Amino acid sequence: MAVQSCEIEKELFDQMGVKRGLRNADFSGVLVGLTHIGNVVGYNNEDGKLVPCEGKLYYRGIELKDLAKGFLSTGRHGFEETAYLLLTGQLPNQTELNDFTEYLAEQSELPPFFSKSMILSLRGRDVMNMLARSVLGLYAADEEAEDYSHVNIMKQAISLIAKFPVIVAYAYYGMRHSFQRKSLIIRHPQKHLSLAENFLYMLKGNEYTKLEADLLDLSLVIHAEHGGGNNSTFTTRVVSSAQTDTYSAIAAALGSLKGGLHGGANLKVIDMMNNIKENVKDWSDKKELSAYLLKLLKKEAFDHTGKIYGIGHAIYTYSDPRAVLLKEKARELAEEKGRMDEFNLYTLIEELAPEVFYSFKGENAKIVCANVDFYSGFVYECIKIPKEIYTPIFAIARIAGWAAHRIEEVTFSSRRIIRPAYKCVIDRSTYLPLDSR
Ligand SMILES: CC(=O)SCCNC(=O)CCNC(=O)[C@H](O)C(C)(C)COP(=O)(O)OP(=O)(O)OC[C@H]1O[C@@H](n2cnc3c(N)ncnc32)[C@H](O)[C@@H]1OP(=O)(O)O
Ligand SMILES: O=C([O-])CC(=O)C(=O)O
Repeated sequence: MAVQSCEIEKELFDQMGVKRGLRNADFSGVLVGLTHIGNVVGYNNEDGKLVPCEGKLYYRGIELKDLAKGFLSTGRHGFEETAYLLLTGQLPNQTELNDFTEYLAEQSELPPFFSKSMILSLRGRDVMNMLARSVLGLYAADEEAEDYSHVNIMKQAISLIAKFPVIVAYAYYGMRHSFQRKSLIIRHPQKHLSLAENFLYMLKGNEYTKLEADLLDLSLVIHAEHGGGNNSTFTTRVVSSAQTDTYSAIAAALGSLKGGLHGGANLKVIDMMNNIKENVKDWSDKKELSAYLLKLLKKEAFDHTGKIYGIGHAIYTYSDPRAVLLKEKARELAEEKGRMDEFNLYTLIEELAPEVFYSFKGENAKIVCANVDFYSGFVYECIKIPKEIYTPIFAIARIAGWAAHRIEEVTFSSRRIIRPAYKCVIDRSTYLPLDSR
């Protein structure tokens, strides 16, 4: 009965002019806000017409690939300066960067009672869920949780950026301990390490290479921000617009990011690829692969949702610049780790999926390409990161963007509570007393 009462004919949405998913007919998003933080470009506007183009991403006006080139070319890690840029609007100079990094390291310490209660009592089977509950738990440890001044919101933001890697590492080990009966390993973060190095250290001790740490850092940078409209950032903005606390807004964003169509897609891609590897005999046979991809679209294989995970994007068309950057690194890693067969399978699927998608959906289908989640799981797999924390790594990065958007949402002078409209399309009915139903 409940399911039947949900059905609303698709045509009604068109008749009533509803922008499903807040998307216009030309695939652009409905304009609901202005921001200074991130800019996601998948189309050029030529005389009022949207023309698909190679994807570009800008953080505070700086193109992501230039930002990445800047720190990669000097061999330093870039996540800390990226977080500073997103939060403040400016790249830090050396002194500011040192101070910020030092402050982040100080803030990574978890309240002692909290570490214990989280690991030993917060029994969980999903690290994203444990992270969200931990964030709500941190509210209790913050005496200023309800102080909505800008300085305090910034303090809470930096504290969460610093604590996320620690919580994720501890939650992962707590989960293994509770459900897989494996040893509980707690390593304290080291003040001299970058955030990416620290995360690897807490996971694997000193058993990580420079290349692995560099790649994780790059991955954090490219996942850090994606404009105001992505599902989790918009969630942050919606919840923040109601004038609630930082912990509530960030816990809500985590719930959104966990979803298989958003950040959870990196996990879905790995499961889908394992399914393809098991069911496609010849990984280089384009015909056999295309036939299997069609089965996915027809809901006849894998999770029967009709989705090819890691493909398609709300804004990008010809390319997602983050996937382009990650693919380059994935190739280097695959060569180093002797996994070129798998890498070639990924690239072939990246090439074939759009063709199969257009043949299935028809000529007017949206242009699709591999998105950031397509290669990220493969990269993490190559650097031996457990799959339970693929999506949490996304959160460790995106907390920087969420925090910047929360600050913007509670600050700009013409702000209003976000409250769109839903039209009720059910006929009126009369109340029946219990004994006449
Ligand atoms: C960090 C990130 O969040 S990146 C995205 C990660 N998510 C994924 O990889 C999941 C697979 N991809 C998708 O589901 C979609 O492309 C999304 C959710 C990313 C974007 O979806 P939308 O913007 O709603 O769809 P969009 O309007 O772009 O697509 C139009 C149609 O193509 C379908 N479509 C788009 N991508 C895919 C896909 N990968 N597989 C199957 N169908 C798809 C949509 O379901 C929609 O079908 P409909 O018209 O019959 O309802
Ligand atoms: O922008 C989106 O809709 C999803 C996305 O790629 C992200 O949040 O990184």
